[in-house]
Amino acid sequence: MTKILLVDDDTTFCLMLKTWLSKRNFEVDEVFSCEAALKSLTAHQYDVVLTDLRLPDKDGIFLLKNIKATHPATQVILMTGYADIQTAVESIKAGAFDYVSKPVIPEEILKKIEDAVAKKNPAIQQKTETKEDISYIKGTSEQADKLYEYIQLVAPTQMTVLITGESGSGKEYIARLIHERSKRKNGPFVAVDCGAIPKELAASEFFGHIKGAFTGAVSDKTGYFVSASGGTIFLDEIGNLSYEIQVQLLRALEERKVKPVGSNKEIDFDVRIISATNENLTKAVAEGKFREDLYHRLNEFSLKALSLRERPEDIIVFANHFLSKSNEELDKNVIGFEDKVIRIFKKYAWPGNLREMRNVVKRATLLCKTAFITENDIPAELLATSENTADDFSSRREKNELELIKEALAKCNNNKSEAARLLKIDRKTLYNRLKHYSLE
Ligand SMILES: Nc1ncnc2c1ncn2[C@@H]1O[C@H](COP(=O)(O)OP(=O)(O)OP(=O)(O)O)[C@@H](O)[C@H]1O
Repeated sequence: MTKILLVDDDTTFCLMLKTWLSKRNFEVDEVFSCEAALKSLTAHQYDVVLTDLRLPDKDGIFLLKNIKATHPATQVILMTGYADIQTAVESIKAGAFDYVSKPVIPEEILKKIEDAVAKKNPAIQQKTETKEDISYIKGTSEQADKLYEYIQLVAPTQMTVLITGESGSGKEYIARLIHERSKRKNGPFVAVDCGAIPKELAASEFFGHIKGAFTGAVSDKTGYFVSASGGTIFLDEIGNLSYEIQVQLLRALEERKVKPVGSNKEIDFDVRIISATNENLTKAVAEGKFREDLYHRLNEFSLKALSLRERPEDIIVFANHFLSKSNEELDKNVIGFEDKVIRIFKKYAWPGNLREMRNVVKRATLLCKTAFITENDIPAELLATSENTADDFSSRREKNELELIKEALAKCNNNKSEAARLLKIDRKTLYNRLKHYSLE
């Protein structure tokens, strides 16, 4: 069923259009502000967003750009008064599918929605099929709101950003979102895994080389910095760079020039640097393993990607997101998770964070034979460390309690009133516990 988000502060109009579209088999959610729309978009996937150009908090163009950056496959149709037609035309340039003028004629809007659904942008579809869909899900926890606010603040600047956080917590996703929200968004985003580059090749990979510079250099090579010119370079696992490369990197960043290996010519580059680490870089600095000057150069602004343990409220949001992606990728139709599975998800520590959850949900979607994912569909280690941890605690508590009761009874020559006093519980509770442990 086509899912539509309707954004307009005219509540009567919303209700009227929602009823009209629902009768035609569309699933419609309505919200009355840009902020509420962004919230809904983090929790649900919409095929089409229908938004008024004038909203009480922000304008529809702001919302449009936001949607295009985070949910590129969602089509946006703007609704606008006559005087706004010029802006509406501009909105098409910003990626809107179409616009309709107000007062809206339902048949007209129906036609546009059908066209929008039929024509889901082929270029974008190709992108989502070949690469992983990088639609950034924000989450609804307070911590996620704060992180998102920082991302939005720093994105339009030229500041370098250092993202810290556990493995799989979304550091690269944050970097991509910063890039997409910056003036460099039309330039390249080059992601470099610093841990995967052999030490001997690092200079050539970063700065390029000329033909014949060393054995195996059979042709000129452009390095990452020049390739990323006009855009953003994402240096992942920055703590893995050798000391020599750190020195060369610092010089390159200060001079905004690189010299390819074997060449005398310097090449200018214009790149914003975002780096990430899941190590304690300040410790590496204190131990002399990471240059302090480079650390400060890369850390004009720092962000911490949240582990799943720090945002338990977001667990359901992400689980549903990965479920809908897995349904799409595997051509399945699983509706959701059994309550027990959600409880297990909430108790589990998720050491691999979002990446681990994505994999767990995808596997479960594949295995699932019913409408809802059950505990049989999820890996044993989740069950072992979540439910059983709780069971462990309760069985240990019971064992201790039983020992204490036996000890108290022995001390009081089986006098239950005295034993209860000793245990600081009332007599009735002691009788209940004795019954529970079959000691009567
Ligand atoms: N905000 C997000 N919205 C939706 N999915 C996300 C988000 N962040 C991360 N993911 C999912 O988690 C996976 C891992 O994220 P990412 O590669 O950004 O983590 P990372 O912290 O850079 O990992 P590593 O420490 O291994 O480099 C992504 O491929 C994606 O599937």
